[in-house]
Amino acid sequence: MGQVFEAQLVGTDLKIGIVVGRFNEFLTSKLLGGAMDGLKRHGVSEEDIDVAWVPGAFEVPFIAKKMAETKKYDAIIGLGTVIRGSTTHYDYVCNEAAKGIANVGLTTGVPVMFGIVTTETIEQAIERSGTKSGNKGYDAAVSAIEMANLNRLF
Ligand SMILES: Nc1c(NC[C@H](O)[C@H](O)[C@H](O)CO)[nH]c(=O)[nH]c1=O
Ligand SMILES: CC(=O)[C@@H](O)COP(=O)(O)O
Repeated sequence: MGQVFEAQLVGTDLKIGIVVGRFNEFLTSKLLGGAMDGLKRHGVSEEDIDVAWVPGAFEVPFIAKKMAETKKYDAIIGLGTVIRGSTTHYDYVCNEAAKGIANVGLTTGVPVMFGIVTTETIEQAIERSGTKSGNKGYDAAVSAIEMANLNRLF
């Protein structure tokens, strides 16, 4: 077997950017709280975490790209909550957020986490924002630390 690349979940010398959508703020603020908790519990200093609020999930990739281009961040976390309504709007917002976030990571070389909760119902969103199904912001924070450290190995 050749080399095995695996990163530690240690965030002591990492600088992290977070982009969070204000749409459904009562839930995205919980995702942000979960992300901050996940970063700090793994050693990231509060002063090494920058947060940018954008109108909604659709705008997350735009500011994530701006942040990535500064080359100041080891990883970026995109947070948002998209809940299906009665029109096709949901699909456009989700698709662009997912595609955009993936694209920012691939084009800038800075890992960008997909911490966007996409649900059919408000109950499903609440469950993933710090209640019975955990907190997707926390999960994205742990993934950001892993990817930031893994990225340094290449
Ligand atoms: N419906 C949701 C949106 N919609 C707003 C868009 O994200 C965007 O801000 C607007 O279309 C202006 O470009 N955003 C969410 O984050 N969650 C939603 O459920
Ligand atoms: C996900 C959304 O964009 C949603 O809030 C919009 O709802 P609707 O499709 O009822 O306009």
